[in-house]
This record gives sequence, structure tokens and C-alpha cells, in this order.
Amino acid sequence: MLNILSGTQVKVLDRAYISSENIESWQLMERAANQFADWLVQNFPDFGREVIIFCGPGNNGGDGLAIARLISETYKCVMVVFFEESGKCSADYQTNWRRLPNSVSRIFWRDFQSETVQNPIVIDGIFGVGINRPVEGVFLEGIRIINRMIGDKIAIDVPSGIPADDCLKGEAVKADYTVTFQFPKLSLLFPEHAAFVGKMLLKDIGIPEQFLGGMSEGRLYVQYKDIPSMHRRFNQFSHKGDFGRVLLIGGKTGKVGSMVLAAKATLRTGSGLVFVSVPSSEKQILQISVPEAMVADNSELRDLSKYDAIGIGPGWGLEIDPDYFAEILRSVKRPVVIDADGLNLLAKYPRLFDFVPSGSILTPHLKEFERIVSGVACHRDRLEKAMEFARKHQIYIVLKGAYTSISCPDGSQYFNSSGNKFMATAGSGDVLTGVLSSFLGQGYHPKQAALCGVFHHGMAGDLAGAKKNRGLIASDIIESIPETFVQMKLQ
Ligand SMILES: NC(=O)C1=CN([C@@H]2O[C@H](COP(=O)(O)OP(=O)(O)OC[C@H]3O[C@@H](n4cnc5c(N)ncnc54)[C@H](O)[C@@H]3O)[C@@H](O)[C@H]2O)[C@H](O)CC1
Ligand SMILES: [K+]
Repeated sequence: MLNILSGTQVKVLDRAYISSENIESWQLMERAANQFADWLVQNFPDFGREVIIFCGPGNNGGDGLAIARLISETYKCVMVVFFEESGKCSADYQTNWRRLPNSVSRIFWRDFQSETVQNPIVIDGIFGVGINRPVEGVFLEGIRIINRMIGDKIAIDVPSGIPADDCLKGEAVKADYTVTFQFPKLSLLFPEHAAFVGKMLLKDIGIPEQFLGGMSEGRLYVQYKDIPSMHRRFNQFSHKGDFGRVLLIGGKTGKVGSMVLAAKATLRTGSGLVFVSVPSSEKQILQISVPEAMVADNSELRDLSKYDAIGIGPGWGLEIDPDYFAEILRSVKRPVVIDADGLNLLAKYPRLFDFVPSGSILTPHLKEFERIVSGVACHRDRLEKAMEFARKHQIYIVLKGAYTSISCPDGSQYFNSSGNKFMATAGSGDVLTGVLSSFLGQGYHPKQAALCGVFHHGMAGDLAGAKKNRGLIASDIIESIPETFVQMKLQ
């Protein structure tokens, strides 16, 4: 897993690494520029296109100059747009300015005429993680020029204007891609910044984690390679009891589809036995839609101890008696998954939180979360509040969206890297409830269930999205769940 750092931490880390390895800081910049240039050449192979690189006065601009040199023999026309005399810029900027070959044209920002270039590749190197105040003056003009241009826009490290660990106040470059170095920066993961960051790509510049020392704040970025080792393994003697008995509760009239989706997802994630509690009028629909599931009648709800995991809330309705909900929570005595109306009921009757078993996994989307904790200004606040909440109630908060965050009672906070925009579709959350309940039922620790569940759900969405694009529906995610296990070679 990768640590997620703040702007200040990145700079401290860079310095620690440079001094211990006895390298010059321009050499680290050269690695970053090489990574960027390689990615650019591979992904934008039309070398006849003009490349315009905007270079601010700091090391982000220095990266831009180094990139200009590295790609100058590949692309036919490379131009640098600068804002300050080189002598007023950072030392590594100056080094790279001197090393610019003659084939790279240089133009002062005020003289640059954006109308004269057709469909260029625009590279934003105005500011990186060193930004320390809202942008104004000439640099703001630069940001506006980039945003007015038509072409592919790629930000170096962070889109200029976005603070590395806080919410944007003011304007910033709207990039299609952000190629960030070594560690994801927290603010690149905020939903408010999606239109600025575009697609985020991570490039390793060879700084080992050990240089982080005590700087890690427990914010970690979860990638594909982190997941297989978190899984429980089963063998040929495993029987359906080992894979867990899961009960799902929800699905009022008109919303029983949510239980159908959750039940199918639970089964596809590997649960041995799935029981579903829905109103009597909906039982038949459920049995016909998911013959593998069993319908739990009220007598079966009296003894909840026989279930290995319980998922509550999708399509449940807000008319549920809070005392009934409290009774369920009180009698479960093991972590549960709570979603949708289960969360809305908690928001409506906050006293119910006292009964939520510790270790439970709550899966709000942004609106549901804001119903629970009011007064959220931006994602930074949300993340802090989710953390506080997870600690206070000893539960896991899975805050859904791009880079779903998982806030844990031990103070750690994880960010998921799988998933895509096509998953913002009806029923996608019900599928996640099923996946999480299934892993809990298979005996996973709630933290492992949450990390694996969120990753597999996103990965299934990626596999389905590759085929279905914007036509993706929640059932497609369910159908792709088995492929996630096959690809990870899990047994
Ligand atoms: N390991 C890495 O991540 C590496 C990153 N590199 C690149 O270096 C930048 C960070 O460079 P730095 O010089 O610290 O910051 P900036 O380029 O963002 O420059 C800021 C510069 O401008 C001043 N400033 C800050 N805010 C404003 C403002 N609103 N208006 C005007 N001026 C402002 C500030 O005082 C600085 O002097 C990082 O993002 C990477 O792109 C290296 O390549 C090495 C490896
Ligand atoms: K930038």
C-alpha cells in the first residue's frame, strides 16, 4: 500500500532522500521528468502534435523544462511558456532552463497566442505541491489560458491551483490527466477536484517508503497487488458452512430489487447460504429472482445468533419502527453491514448508534453521510468526520464514491483505487452490501472484509465497465464478481 502524503511531507521526504542518497535534487527531478516523458510518448504517439508546456517558477516548472528537453527529439514542435526570468526561479528550474536545447521554443506568457495552435498537448507545470496561497496575478492568467485552450491537458504532479492536501479555494487547471509522482496526494482524491484532476496516474521515482520515518499519518492507498494476501484461503474439504450463513434485511414493496441484487452479490462473492428477510408480499418475487436464496420468515429472525453476518438496509424504507431496528442491533452481537435506509434510520434516530455492534461496517454515499454528520464543507471535513466517527463508535465507515475511503476504528484511513464513473448507477450500493456481508460471513475480520469488499466491487465494475461502458447496470457488476477471484487466482 502506498502512503498518502501532504504537500509539506512530500518536500520533507524529498530532502531526506536526497541528503541520505547523496544525490543532487535535479537528479530526482530528472527521474520524475523521465517518468512523465515516457508516459507521454507511449500515450500520445502522434508526434506531429504541438506540445505546449507552461512552466511556473518552482520545481514544478523545473519538471516542465526537463520534460521539454526529454521530448524535444520525439515531438516535432515543443514550446515552453514561462512566467518569470530564470534568475528569479528555483535552482533546479535554472539548471533545466540552461539545459534546454535550441529546438525548444520559449515564449513569455503574455506573448503566447493560444489561438494559433491547433489541438495541442498542453502540459501544466505552473505549480505543484509547493503552492501555499490562492493563485492570483500572472499565474492565474496562465491557469485561465490553459483552461480556455482546446486539446489534451496533462498536469505535472497536481493540477496548478489545487493545494496538495486541502480543498480548492479559487481557480485551478482542469486537466484530463494528472501524472503524480511517487505518492498520491490527498487532495487528488477529493470528489470536488474530479473535474481538475481528470484521470490520476502514479509514477514511481524510486523513493523507498523507509524515508517516510514517522511521517505516515495512517492514510493509505490500496492497489490490486495489496488484495490477494488479505484473503482467507479455502481448501477442498471446506463445506458450505465454512463459507458462512448470511442474512439480508430490507426490500419493502417497490424496492425488493435491492434485496435481489444484494442476495445475488452475496452468493457470487462466495457465501454458502443466503437468507433474505422481506415483507410477505415480496417473498415470491425474491424466490423467483434468486432461487439460490432462502426467504427468512419472522420466526427465523428471533434467533440472529445463527447467522455469521447480517446486512441491513437496502430498500428497507423509513417507516421501520426504530425499536425494532434497535432490537435487531442489540441481539446480533457481531458486526453487521448497514446501508441505505439502515443509515437513514440511524440519521433519523441517532440514539440507535448506541446499539450498533462494534466492528460494524457502515456504507454511506456522500449524501447519506451528510445526513448523519451535518455541517460538512468539503471532502477534507468529511474525511476527518468519518475518522472521528469510526473511532467514537468503533465502527468502519465506507464513504462511497471515486476512491472510496474506509475509515477504521484504529485511526487508519484507506483509499480504494478500483472502480469507475459508470458504477454510479442504481443498485450499485446494494451490490456492495452483498459483497461486504459475504466476506464478513466467510469469517473475514471487518477491516479485511471492508478492504477486500470495496476493492472487488470496484474491480468487478471495471471489468463490466470495459464491456458495457455507460450502459453498465448493477447486475453487470454482480456477473463480473467471479472474474475478480479468477484474476487474483484465489481459491
Ligand atoms: N518527489 C517529488 O514529488 C518530486 C517533485 N518535484 C516537483 O517539484 C514540485 C514542488 O516544487 P516546489 O518548488 O516546492 O513548488 P512549486 O513548483 O509548486 O512552486 C511553488 C513556488 O511558487 C511559490 N508559490 C506558492 N504558491 C504561490 C502562489 N499562489 N502564487 C505565487 N507563487 C506561489 C512558492 O513559494 C514556491 O517558490 C512537485 O510538485 C513536483 O512537480 C521534483 O521534480 C522532485 C521530485
Ligand atoms: K502542475
